Amino acid sequence: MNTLGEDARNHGTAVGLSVDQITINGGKPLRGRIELKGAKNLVTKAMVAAVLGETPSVLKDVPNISDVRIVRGLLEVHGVRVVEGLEEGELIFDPSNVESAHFADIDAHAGSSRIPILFCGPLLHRLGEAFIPDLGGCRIGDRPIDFHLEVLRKFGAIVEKLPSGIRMSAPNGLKGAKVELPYPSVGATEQVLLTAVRAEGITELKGAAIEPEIMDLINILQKMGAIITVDTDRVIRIEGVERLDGYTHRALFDRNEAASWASAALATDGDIFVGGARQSEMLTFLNVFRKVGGQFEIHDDGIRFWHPGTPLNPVFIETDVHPGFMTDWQQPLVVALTQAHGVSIVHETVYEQRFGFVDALVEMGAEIQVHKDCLGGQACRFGQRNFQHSAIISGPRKLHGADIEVPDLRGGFSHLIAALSAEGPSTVSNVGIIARGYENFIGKLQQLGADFVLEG
Ligand SMILES: CC(=O)N[C@H]1[C@@H](OP(=O)(O)OP(=O)(O)OC[C@H]2O[C@@H](n3ccc(=O)[nH]c3=O)[C@H](O)[C@@H]2O)O[C@H](CO)[C@@H](O)[C@@H]1O
Ligand SMILES: C=C(OP(=O)(O)O)C(=O)O
Repeated sequence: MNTLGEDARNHGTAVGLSVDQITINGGKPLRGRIELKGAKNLVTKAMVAAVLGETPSVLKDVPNISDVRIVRGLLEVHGVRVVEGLEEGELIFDPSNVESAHFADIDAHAGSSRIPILFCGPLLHRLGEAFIPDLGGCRIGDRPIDFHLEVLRKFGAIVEKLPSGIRMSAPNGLKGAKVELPYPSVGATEQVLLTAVRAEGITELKGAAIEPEIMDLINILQKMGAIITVDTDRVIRIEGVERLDGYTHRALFDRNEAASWASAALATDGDIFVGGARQSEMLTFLNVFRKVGGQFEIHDDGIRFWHPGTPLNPVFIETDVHPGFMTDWQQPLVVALTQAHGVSIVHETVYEQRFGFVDALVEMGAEIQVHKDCLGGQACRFGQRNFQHSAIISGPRKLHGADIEVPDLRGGFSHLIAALSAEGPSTVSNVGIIARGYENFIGKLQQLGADFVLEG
């Protein structure tokens, strides 16, 4: 297992980031325009979907982030030829050699992403077997895969847990199934979709997640030849088909990156135009942003976010599955809430341990207490289980520079924002982890006028 530092360096290096730490002279508003590419949480799944096609697929707006690099490596190990297209950010996947690939090397390619588990359905269809190494992803809770394994068993897969990972086989092929998820898990919903599209017969999924990235994956699968119906009550029906072809698709924009830069504009008294952001996938975020006092303007080619110049308001936020307030938006926004006049509450109901990042903010002068009770709203799955999953943020508190270490992807971005809004210099280490999900974040900070130096 990598140490956090090695992990961070590996992510950074994978996308050409040769530094591990950044010293920021805070207190300067971020101003300017940046451009988004496709969503990390869609692009990586779209890449897996390419394995299901009999012909090549073309994906546009693929960001240069380390999670994409990891999935590209996995595809190559499985015999998918991946080449860059003519347009910047375009990748072409040719899956015609999947059957003849030898994937002894797979463990080395697992990296620290959660995507390997989604290869199960496509590989079982094509090869009758799959091997899944240990998964990575952000350390923000236990992150079990019980729903995934249960779903695969329902389709007829035989699941064997080995010390090195999970081996699966489907000697009799995969058959459509009736599935009900205990919680609308994004990954488990994608698992059902990627398995059911080529399973024999009809699959009915109840309790599905309906995040925009899932809807875009459904768009892709439909382009490939799948038959998928989405009802309004979290029920998805899939009629299995015998053959799928490749797709050509421009990935949905990264709404999590958009929300992160919006929070950066608010926390630094700045004004950022986020090119490529769209209103409809961000409705819930925009409502909260407005309640805090943030200003925004919707344009055809993006959304402009800026600080109002007057005091920010405290808010109550409960993170939730879509269409609720996305958990990945919480960490960057908390930094802006340290500057609101009054007491804000954030109740995290999706992950049990997503407040590790606040220790650094407290060291920088923020007043934040974390509690194990479900504060402010409804009781959630974590209320009785001693997890510190609610936060009380009292503001405004002046942040001052400090030496801080990035704990995870969104926590890392929130640390960058804190350093940018603090008075005096801060050194933020392990910044490579941020490259898991933010393309060229150093270049974007430069474009927005941030004052920093990079260190090796
Ligand atoms: C690569 C990707 O798309 N990551 C996103 C995806 O993660 P991911 O797909 O891993 O998240 P899930 O929606 O599956 O997880 C939500 C909750 O369900 C629980 N759970 C999940 C699966 C399972 O088998 N058993 C189980 O108990 C998890 O521990 C968590 O408490 O959705 C999350 C929720 O919107 C986002 O924060 C992540 O950015
Ligand atoms: C939790 C996240 O990602 P992952 O599921 O890839 O760890 C995230 O994007 O904030």
